Amino acid sequence: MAISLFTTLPFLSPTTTIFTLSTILTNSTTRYHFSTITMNSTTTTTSAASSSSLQHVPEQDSNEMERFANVTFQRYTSNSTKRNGNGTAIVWFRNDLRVLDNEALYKAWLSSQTILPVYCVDPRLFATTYHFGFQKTGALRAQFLVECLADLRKNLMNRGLNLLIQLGKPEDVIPSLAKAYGAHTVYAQKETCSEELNVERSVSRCLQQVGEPSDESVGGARSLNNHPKLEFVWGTTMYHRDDLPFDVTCLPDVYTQFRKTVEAKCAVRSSIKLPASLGPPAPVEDWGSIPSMEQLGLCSQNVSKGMKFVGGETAGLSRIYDYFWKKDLLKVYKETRNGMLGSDYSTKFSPWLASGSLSPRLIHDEVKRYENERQANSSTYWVLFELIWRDYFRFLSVKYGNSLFHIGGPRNVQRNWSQDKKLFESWRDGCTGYPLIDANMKELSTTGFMSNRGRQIVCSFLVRDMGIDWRMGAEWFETCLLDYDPCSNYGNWTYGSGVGNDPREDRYFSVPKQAQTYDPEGEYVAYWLPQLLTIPREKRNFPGSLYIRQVVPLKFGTTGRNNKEETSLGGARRRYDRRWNRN
Ligand SMILES: Cc1cc2nc3c(=O)[nH]c(=O)nc-3n(C[C@H](O)[C@H](O)[C@H](O)COP(=O)(O)OP(=O)(O)OC[C@H]3O[C@@H](n4cnc5c(N)ncnc54)[C@H](O)[C@@H]3O)c2cc1C
Ligand SMILES: Nc1ncnc2c1ncn2[C@@H]1O[C@H](COP(=O)(O)OP(=O)(O)OP(=O)(O)O)[C@@H](O)[C@H]1O
Repeated sequence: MAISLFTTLPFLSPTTTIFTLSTILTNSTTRYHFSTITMNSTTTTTSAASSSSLQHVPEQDSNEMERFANVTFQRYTSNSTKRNGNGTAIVWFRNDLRVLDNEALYKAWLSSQTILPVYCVDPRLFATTYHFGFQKTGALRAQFLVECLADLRKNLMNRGLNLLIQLGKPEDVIPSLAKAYGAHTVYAQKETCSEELNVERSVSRCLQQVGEPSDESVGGARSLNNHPKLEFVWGTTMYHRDDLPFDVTCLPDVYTQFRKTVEAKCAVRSSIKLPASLGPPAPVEDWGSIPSMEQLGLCSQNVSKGMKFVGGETAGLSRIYDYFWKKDLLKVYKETRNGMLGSDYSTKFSPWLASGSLSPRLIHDEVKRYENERQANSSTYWVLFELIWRDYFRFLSVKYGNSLFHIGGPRNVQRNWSQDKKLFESWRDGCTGYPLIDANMKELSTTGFMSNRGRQIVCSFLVRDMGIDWRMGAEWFETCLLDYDPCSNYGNWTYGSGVGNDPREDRYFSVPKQAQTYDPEGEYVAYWLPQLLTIPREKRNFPGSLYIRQVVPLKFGTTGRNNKEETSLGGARRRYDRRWNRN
């Protein structure tokens, strides 16, 4: 899809900058191009059986969402802290697009008299992925982001602030704003992967150029006094980095060790309660508009089937309300979490967590409240168990740096990988001839979401049955996923491809076995591949010549039942499956 010029939004006069993609993106990193890569927006079916089955997540209308969210806003608000700062502080919003439990916002409020909240629409996020030239942010995630920004602005306005939205690189935007408004500090959430760390370094460097010239000269050049400080806060994980019982560079390599140690030795902090009023805002003439898809260089993609996630903190809080309190699903999460169809088998918190519209600590607080007010059982614990996986991948990215993205992974495993374009495209487009793979891939490109079960199966199929370079899969997920997060995505891909730091290498997911266990009636595959609806239920996952040709044989046999090779390898395969199941 062609990326058009970035059109200019009405900027503030002191910092007005006109950007075009060609000026901003001077160093394209694309090394490999597929001629036919597009978001697969035409894969949705128009059959009567499926076209009416769009499900909003959360399912409430906007008034109801507002009501639910307001209750939560009130619960996590406190007016007991006294503000004692001076001047202006900037909050540079990144992947923390929320008001509740936002430490950067809280610190900015405490340390200032006025706050300038800013979001920079960084054009690099709308360029291409590193190796294979896919869109870095697909249309569905971009739409979700746009919704998050609109909602953040609304929630900030409800607290007496606003959100300044600027198109441009943070290292260009933030220092010039700091200068124009005489800000003493810029607060932002700390990130951990190199793309984000490079931006942090650039912002820091450029902020040092802002300030009053001093009388001293350094190396012949005049130095600057009082340049604005850049202060980062840690906010991405449930367990705070500073509370870990080990230095993050000594993180245990095996998840279970990590989990047991943190569970035994540290506590999750309560979420931070902000005051009801955070104003006044800095005096801004024009706060800028929420970018349109065209301004982002993308074509809108409508979700016509499956789940349509609504972006923003209000929607995220409503989903907590819906899943925990209204439908009371938290108490059965452990039994349902391996599902694939519909919205209720798992929490669906991930898109809001990835954008920072929900804080993991707030979810933790709500789980604890549920345990006190309703019941505590293995399901209520299991949501926290899964959130610890998320923490683990985040901390791993600190320990292992860029090796998380390298083909050999953190352990630098040497293996021959194929980059066969045709095979990859059949996987990407959901045309492999295996209904379970194809249905999952169609769900991903149509909605931006895929269940955890589905992700594990399609990952195993790509790397084990097709032998394809796992980074191609990871980059395609990077394009499509609403919940894309570099640590969880690349962490899970390295893990599933046997190049992760966990020493167990061979995680094979047998497609027939998975189909029998998790979609025995073929409901999931028939939902996404309606041509299978006419086939008897038990055959939908094994349709033979009634479906398209299989592009590769399976490593351990192609049928679900009565397969000799499978039977003989069943024990080994069950072990592989168990390892992946993790419970
Ligand atoms: C190949 C692959 C790629 C993935 N890429 C991402 C990604 O980019 N972003 C992302 O958030 N998750 C990713 N996951 C993890 C997981 O699939 C999703 O977090 C989960 O499916 C989201 O649905 P949910 O919110 O309903 O999860 P639930 O089952 O309700 O779990 C609750 C929360 O726990 C966390 N969680 C659960 N499982 C994992 C896991 N394996 N790793 C990390 N966190 C987990 C998520 O934050 C999730 O929202 C990936 C998994 C695989 C196998
Ligand atoms: N947020 C992110 N999302 C996706 N990919 C990321 C992110 N942050 C870093 N990366 C990836 O990290 C890698 C960094 O590039 P590269 O491996 O060339 O750097 P490097 O570690 O300096 O290389 P080397 O040290 O081997 O010379 C790229 O693959 C890049 O896409």
